[in-house]
Amino acid sequence: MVKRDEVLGRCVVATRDIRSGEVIAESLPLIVGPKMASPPLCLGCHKKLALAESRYDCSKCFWPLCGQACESSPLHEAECEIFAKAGYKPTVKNDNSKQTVYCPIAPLRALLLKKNSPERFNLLLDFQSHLQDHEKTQVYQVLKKSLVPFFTQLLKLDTNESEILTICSIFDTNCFEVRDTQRLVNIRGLYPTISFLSHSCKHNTKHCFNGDNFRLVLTATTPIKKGDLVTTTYTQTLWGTLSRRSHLKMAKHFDCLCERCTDPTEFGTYLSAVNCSVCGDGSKVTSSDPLNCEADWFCENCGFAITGSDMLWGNEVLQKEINHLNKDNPNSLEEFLERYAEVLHGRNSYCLQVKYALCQIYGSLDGFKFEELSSDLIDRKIELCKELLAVAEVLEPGQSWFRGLLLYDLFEALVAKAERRGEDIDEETKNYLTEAAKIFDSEPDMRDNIQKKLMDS
Ligand SMILES: C[S@@+](CC[C@H](N)C(=O)[O-])C[C@H]1O[C@@H](n2cnc3c(N)ncnc32)[C@H](O)[C@@H]1O
Repeated sequence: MVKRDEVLGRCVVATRDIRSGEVIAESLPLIVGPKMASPPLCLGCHKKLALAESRYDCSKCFWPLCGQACESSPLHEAECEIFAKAGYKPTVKNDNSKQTVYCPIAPLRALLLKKNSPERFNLLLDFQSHLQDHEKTQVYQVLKKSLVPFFTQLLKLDTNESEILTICSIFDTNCFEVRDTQRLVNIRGLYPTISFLSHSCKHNTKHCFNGDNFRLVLTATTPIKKGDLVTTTYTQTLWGTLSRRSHLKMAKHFDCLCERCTDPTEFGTYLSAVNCSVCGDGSKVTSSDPLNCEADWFCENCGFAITGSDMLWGNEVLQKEINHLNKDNPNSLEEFLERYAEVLHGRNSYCLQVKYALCQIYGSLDGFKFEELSSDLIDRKIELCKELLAVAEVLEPGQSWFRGLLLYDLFEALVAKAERRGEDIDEETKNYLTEAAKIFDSEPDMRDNIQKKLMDS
């Protein structure tokens, strides 16, 4: 049920008790389209295009498509006519880079609803926009100067600056990132009702996208009681409180006051905390007021203080360093962990991000597949999975994708270890796979893969 709350705006509340793993809702999108900047993709089926290898441009509007069949795709037809009529020819480069030439597509699809489907257009305009906040940003200044004249003067659409910017703001506030392993490119989608889900840093749902029409399936990850908020996350679970809150403020224009953000220990994970350099025994330095980014941080044992601004600065330095690490090279990631072993405890957000990156390399990346790994590195992968799982149990408990992926990874690593030793896998290992299979039951790609493994095990 959609409710109105003073702080959250519209939000979704459970009208009955919901079981963990239960599908709560399914919905087709009101609109889908490329993100503001996107690698080349087909405007008909939204599959990624490798233009350097082969290129097909629409015979009417010249936008690259995957073939003639997509020229008449219902998603592309209306915009195709507009571009063709205006005589506009897009410049889409053959490389794989994210290109801003795709920026007008999703807003144009929204504007075209005004004539083609007024009820859907009204539904769209009903979403919260945060237009005043967005207008202060540089991106919106650019949109004012480029997108507005593109629509009004070049495409000669019956619209105006305020309507165009409102639509862009609605997209930025409410869109889901539509991730799709088949299409290999992420696009964005606006979903009636489901886009009203509020954010929580300990959310209780997961979602996936099924089929060619981008149907969103929303599933409970933990039991949700009648009257509880149904929540999703607009940020990253492994980020610390400062990073999550500043991202939410910048991108979604609100101050998160959830239980996790208010707790300096983040439910005992100490994800944002650092080790006390004075005690040197693993005592933790935590924020005196996590809802205030300027508040001082103190050691829980000796009271040693770090100013809020020093913590912010330190976090920025660490984030920059992580961004520059070569994510295909485990040595550089392992070196990061060694370099900061004294300052950052093992569950610190930055360590966990690096550990997750390592987890994705060992056993998966070319050159680091299980058959190519030493026994020590297989053990390392097992250790990383277990450490990350312990955090997932607290921050994304129940049937979350995060737990599912880690359980599946752990299963694979334990199988590799058993095979290396010429042993059979034990019950505990099989249980990891059974649990992962339960979690991925509503996600077709992973489900089929795991079901096959279950049959073989
Ligand atoms: C995707 S929309 C959700 C629907 C929106 N509440 C509405 O009324 O249209 C996201 C916006 O909802 C509000 N919101 C969502 N979760 C929130 C939270 N935990 N605390 C405060 N505001 C929240 C913020 O204004 C945010 O930009």
